[in-house]
Amino acid sequence: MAAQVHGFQTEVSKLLRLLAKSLYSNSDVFLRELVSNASDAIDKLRFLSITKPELVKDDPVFSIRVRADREAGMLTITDNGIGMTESEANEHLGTIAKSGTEAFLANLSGDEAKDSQLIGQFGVGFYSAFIVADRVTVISRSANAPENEAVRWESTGEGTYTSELTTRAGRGTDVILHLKPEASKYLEDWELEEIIRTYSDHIATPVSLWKETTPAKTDEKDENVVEPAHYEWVQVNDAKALWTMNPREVKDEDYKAFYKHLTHEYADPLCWAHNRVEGEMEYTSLLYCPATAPWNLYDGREGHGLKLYVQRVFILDKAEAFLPHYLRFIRGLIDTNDLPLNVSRELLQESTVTHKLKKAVTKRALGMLEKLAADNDKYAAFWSEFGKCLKEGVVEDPANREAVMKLLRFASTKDAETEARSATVSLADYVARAPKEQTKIYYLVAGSYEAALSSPYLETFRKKGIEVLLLWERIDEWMMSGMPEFEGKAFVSVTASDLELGELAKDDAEAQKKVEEAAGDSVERLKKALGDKVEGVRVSSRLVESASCVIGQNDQMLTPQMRRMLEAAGRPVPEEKFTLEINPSHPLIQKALAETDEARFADWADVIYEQAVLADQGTVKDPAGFVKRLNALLTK
Ligand SMILES: Nc1ncnc2c1ncn2[C@@H]1O[C@H](COP(=O)(O)OP(=O)(O)OP(=O)(O)O)[C@@H](O)[C@H]1O
Repeated sequence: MAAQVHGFQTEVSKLLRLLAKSLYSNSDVFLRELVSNASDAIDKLRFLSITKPELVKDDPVFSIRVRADREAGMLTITDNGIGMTESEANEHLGTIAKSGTEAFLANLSGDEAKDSQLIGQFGVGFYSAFIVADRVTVISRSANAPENEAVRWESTGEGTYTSELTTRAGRGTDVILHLKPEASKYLEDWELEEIIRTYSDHIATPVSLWKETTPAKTDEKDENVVEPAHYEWVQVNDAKALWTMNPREVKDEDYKAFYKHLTHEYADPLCWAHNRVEGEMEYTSLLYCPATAPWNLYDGREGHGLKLYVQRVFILDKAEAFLPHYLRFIRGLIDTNDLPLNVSRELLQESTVTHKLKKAVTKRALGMLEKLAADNDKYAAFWSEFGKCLKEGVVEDPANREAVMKLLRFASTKDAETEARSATVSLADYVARAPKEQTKIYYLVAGSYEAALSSPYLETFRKKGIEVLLLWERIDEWMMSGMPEFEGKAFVSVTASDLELGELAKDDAEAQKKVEEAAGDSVERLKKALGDKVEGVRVSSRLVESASCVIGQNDQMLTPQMRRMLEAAGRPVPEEKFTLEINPSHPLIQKALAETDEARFADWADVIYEQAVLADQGTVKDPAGFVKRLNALLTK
């Protein structure tokens, strides 16, 4: 039967076009990707063969073989792993199963440097073959299929591929690359050997290369070949699973290369932690923190988690049970002797061993980040990529809250004096530099960084030189609700209705009393004019430069984002009634109070109140009315 022609999924065609362009400068990666796929296919079969040993009995030694054919310009990567049936080949090599692929492609900017980074994160795997090949043929036979049900899949990477049944003597897969003329260097043994050693030295399966071991002999006179070169299979990688080695014997370069094999990422990891634990529990964990956040970190649909090995046998990919959700960006593996080889995803969730391992691995991951935090530059890079995840951890993981809190970084009023927008202050820094008499940690959650910086609530803190942590991300309010205190110091929002500065304001009491006395009946007048628009009116102790501000009924006001979020989620958002605080020494308040016409004073009162709401919430209930009243007063 003739080969059937199929169209690639639209996303694949788009990706293929981009790939050839953007990854060419990094073309060596194709070999790593194909060797990694071969090794994954072998891992899958190794696992299946535990319960079905008959699957491997004809060909029990697992291997990956790489062979170049200079005359034909072909490079073949062969494995005796699980293989594919025709429908599997069509499904796996013709589509991209990852969720959000379209969104990912839409995200590409057209800037090659940036896009190749993104593509790297996406993990293009098999398709990287088209960086160096203008035609790719895959001959594969599933370990479950008979000899005549192998598949021949082929494509030039231009929108279509063909597939047909064929025969193959044993199980496994050949990926045959018909190399582009400019990729002919991948026909040289030494080049291939170097790439395999660099990227695949410590994968668990031997990789052999068809290598010239004795050069051809030529006749000295006429240079005719009298004895052809001798080739044989030579194992070129170490094939010792990296995590089984003694951490002291593993070089940084090896850890980095193994990370790339494991994750299909192109960039180096930011840090890693390799631990071998013996005793009551027996496990090895190798954890990595990537340098950049994957594009779908907050997608919620994409799986995450560690690779699980039991007694060195690969069992599961993306085993989520070993790390809490907020540490979903950690990559790596866990290998344990304490779980049975036939463990399933479902069983994992219920196993007490899993729970113990999760506890231990979480500690290891947090420990790794704590170590990273010693390097300010690296940690700043980490924080800007993954900070939001750690913020989730404060609420999600009460057992490790202390450790997570130590890893948080904040922008603060101190910081803002020097660097804009950076979040570099740890809680330990804050506490260490706070004056002795300060018993609280002050913070402000606002709608944006700019809104936080110019917030009237900060005025008295600025005047007194008290540092305030500034927060403006969606998650912040939620996070703060999960942080009652740090090292015995309670967190207090600077918008709290009962804000007490205690010792820090001990000299202010007298002055405040005087201000209140001088304010006379102004509070009463405003209260009367505003009626039940406000909860109350009082003289402020927190304002210095601004005329007025509003304070929520509860300790903390809902920020506008929080309101919007609750509204969007269809949750009832209570109409908030504010208390108006005024600064009687402000010229605007004085001007208002000098107004004798009560109708016009009512306009003043409204404007004073509404501008405070506007400054805090970014909006007022009746913007047009506000503008009208303001204009009337300005043009008087
Ligand atoms: N040598 C092989 N043997 C058996 N199946 C293979 C082989 N190479 C690829 N496949 C199948 O094709 C699928 C797609 O491979 P590809 O490299 O594109 O993505 P992946 O490995 O699943 O993802 P990623 O590269 O992002 O980790 C694999 O998941 C696997 O099912």
